Amino acid sequence: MSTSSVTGALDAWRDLPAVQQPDWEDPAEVRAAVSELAKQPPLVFAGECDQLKERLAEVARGEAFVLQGGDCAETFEGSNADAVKNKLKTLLQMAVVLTYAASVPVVKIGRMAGQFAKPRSKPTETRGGVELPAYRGDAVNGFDFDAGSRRNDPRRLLQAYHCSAVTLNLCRAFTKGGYADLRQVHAWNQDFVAQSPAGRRYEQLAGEIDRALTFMKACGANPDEFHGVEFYSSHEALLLEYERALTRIDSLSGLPYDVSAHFLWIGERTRQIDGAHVDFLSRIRNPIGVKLGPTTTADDALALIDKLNPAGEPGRLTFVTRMGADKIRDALPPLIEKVHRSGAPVAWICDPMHGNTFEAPSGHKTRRVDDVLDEVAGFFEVHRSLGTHPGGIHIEFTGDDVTECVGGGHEIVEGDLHQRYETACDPRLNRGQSLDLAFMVAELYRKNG
Ligand SMILES: O=C[C@H](O)[C@H](O)COP(=O)(O)O
Ligand SMILES: C=C(OP(=O)(O)O)C(=O)O
Repeated sequence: MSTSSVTGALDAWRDLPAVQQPDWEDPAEVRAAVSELAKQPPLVFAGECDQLKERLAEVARGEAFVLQGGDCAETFEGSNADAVKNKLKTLLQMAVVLTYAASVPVVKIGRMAGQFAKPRSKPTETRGGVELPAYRGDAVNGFDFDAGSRRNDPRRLLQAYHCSAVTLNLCRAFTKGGYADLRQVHAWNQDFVAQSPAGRRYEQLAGEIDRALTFMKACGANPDEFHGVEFYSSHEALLLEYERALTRIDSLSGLPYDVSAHFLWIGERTRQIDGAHVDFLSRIRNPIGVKLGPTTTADDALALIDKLNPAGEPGRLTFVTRMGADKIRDALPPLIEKVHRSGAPVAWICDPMHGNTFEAPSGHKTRRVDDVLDEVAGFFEVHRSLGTHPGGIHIEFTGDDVTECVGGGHEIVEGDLHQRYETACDPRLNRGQSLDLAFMVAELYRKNG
């Protein structure tokens, strides 16, 4: 295909139904923002996306495990060094637990550096008789409940790009510049060890890692090999104008890559087979994911494979299942069985968050840590019974001590939710709850092997 026909095909989504797109008031403002975005440098490079694809191919073959996580909705205000460091620290601690306790290579993907747009159940929100557009993420409008803030403003797309650049720069510096060095396992935990059972459990494991590193050094291994880690960015490819403006033709291969993140996924609300999101993502060469909820049929999954990975390229397609703890044991097996029989190289990862949200009497959206753990346990059980590979987890978490999900080591109860409820959209696991989850996953993984 010539470059001009590749570029032309990238716009085919414009003729298809595109759900969950903001109603922008002024098309001229959108054109101006998009043309500015199109001039910005790439956030990621095609070669990095290909490298992630190789890692995900290892996951699909059962040789590695994905840890994907971060905020439900990143905010512009949260794009600062402390918040990014806290999230990364938690991700690194979880990854260390998994790598060491489950003895599996862990592919680390942040829901970071681009997760600024949200699909919503309702287009508007009503408070005290006042109805305003729903908050759709900082890339679209403001969280504050007033008409000015809730106005969809296309200039925010540019701000989302710049905040993504800042965040990714910090992530690259933290993960390559020494902070993620395995010899820092204790340092990541210093502020946490005294405060929480998960922190103390982690400290023991860090001690074992220290001894293993000392042993390896004594054997002549080069400890500098553990100086940095591979880290990849991801977000939901929801706002198609944004994703299209950041899609470029790679000069080496002549192929289109969406350079807004290494990995993009299609949400449960936007995975219509003839819809704009599936069409657009079918045309970029990044590794991609699709969220699959409990109503997905095995034929839906096969149709998505046909459309998104017709050539059966390893590592190209990941299914992120989000069934709900009460449904996963019934809903997942038929999908895996049929996909497995088709021979398609799919990586399966479990999002135990989005099928388990409910509203507490106080009005806070929350999740029970027990439901999260149970969905992950169900995911492992199903894979074990079918002889397939449980390829990873996808979670919403933060590095701070928020009170958004109930249960876990500190036994947060519904009455505590108001204390530190800071999410801009859905409830996230806090650091202790995330570490508890990592320890449980490591145990399940060991049993599975
Ligand atoms: O994160 C996922 C969705 O955006 C979120 O669950 C939608 O929430 P809502 O039902 O409050 O709109
Ligand atoms: C909206 C999300 O999830 P889902 O598409 O699975 O509902 C999300 O992960 O932010």
